[in-house]
Amino acid sequence: MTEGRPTPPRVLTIAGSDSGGGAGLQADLRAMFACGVHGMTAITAVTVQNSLGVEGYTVIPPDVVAAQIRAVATDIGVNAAKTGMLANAEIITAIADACQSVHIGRDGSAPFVVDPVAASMHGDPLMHENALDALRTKLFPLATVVTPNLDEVRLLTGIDVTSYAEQREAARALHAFGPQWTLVKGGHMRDDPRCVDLLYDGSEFTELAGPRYDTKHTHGGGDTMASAISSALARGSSVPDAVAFGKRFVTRSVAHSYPLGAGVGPVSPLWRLDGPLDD
Ligand SMILES: Nc1ncnc2c1ncn2[C@@H]1O[C@H](COP(=O)(O)OP(=O)(O)O)[C@@H](O)[C@H]1O
Ligand SMILES: Cc1ncc(COP(=O)(O)OP(=O)(O)O)c(N)n1
Repeated sequence: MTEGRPTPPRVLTIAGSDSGGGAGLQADLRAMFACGVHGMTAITAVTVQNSLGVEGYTVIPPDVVAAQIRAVATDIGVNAAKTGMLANAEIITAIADACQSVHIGRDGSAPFVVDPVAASMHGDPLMHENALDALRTKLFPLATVVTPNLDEVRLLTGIDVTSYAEQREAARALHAFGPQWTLVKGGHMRDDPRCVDLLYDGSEFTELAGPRYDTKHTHGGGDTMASAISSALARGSSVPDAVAFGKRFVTRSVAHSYPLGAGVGPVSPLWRLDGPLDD
């Protein structure tokens, strides 16, 4: 019997399911696979969703979400973790407790990327309003890096970002909630051809720019980016290197997005695996 190949880095996504396969844990696993890590899931909610939007969702009981985290961490091990749709405050509290008990997040533990998903790109809510405070007080202090888009920035800080100066103001405000690093994504500043995301560690700002593609098919872009960052962290990159990789990765994934259904299609990380099916 062969012992097989060495175990790859392992990354846990704590997220919801997208039945259309474009975002959520389906996008996370696809990106992780393309980044050469083993992806694992703690499912928080099951959405009824397609390219036209989210018709509804049902949540997983908080103790079951926590049990999934503990099960994979205590046996398989977690080199980095990320969050996506978390649905409500009770689930967030259970996740924060479980992550601390298995050493995910913050000083000396596995890196933890908190993507505070609040709504789908169609504007359908993916989070109860009681979740905002739990995100700020329970999860952000555990985060290695938080990765809000501009809608999430507005909900979390009240700041409506329309300029680079306001993007900096928002990064400072988010940093005050306790994450080690803050990445304010700029994809929603549609007039900005440089598509600048801003990284902040509490003292220095770093701008990450990339071309803006003229496409509506960007479903799952945030999930793909956070998964690429988590994968790079699991593979040993520093936070600035992992975020720079995540930016390059998502930019190419947007460039390779495709139409699906009658609405918005997904970004695709599978450009990394392009080629014929031989054997
Ligand atoms: N049309 C686009 N072309 C290239 N990059 C994009 C485009 N739209 C978004 N991005 C990039 O994709 C990433 C996620 O985008 P953003 O829209 O800000 O967050 P979210 O997908 O969470 O709503 C960011 O790096 C952003 O700059
Ligand atoms: C289950 C689930 N999780 C997350 C999302 C958000 O996806 P999307 O609307 O495409 O936004 P980003 O991935 O770009 O942040 C979802 N729709 N469903």
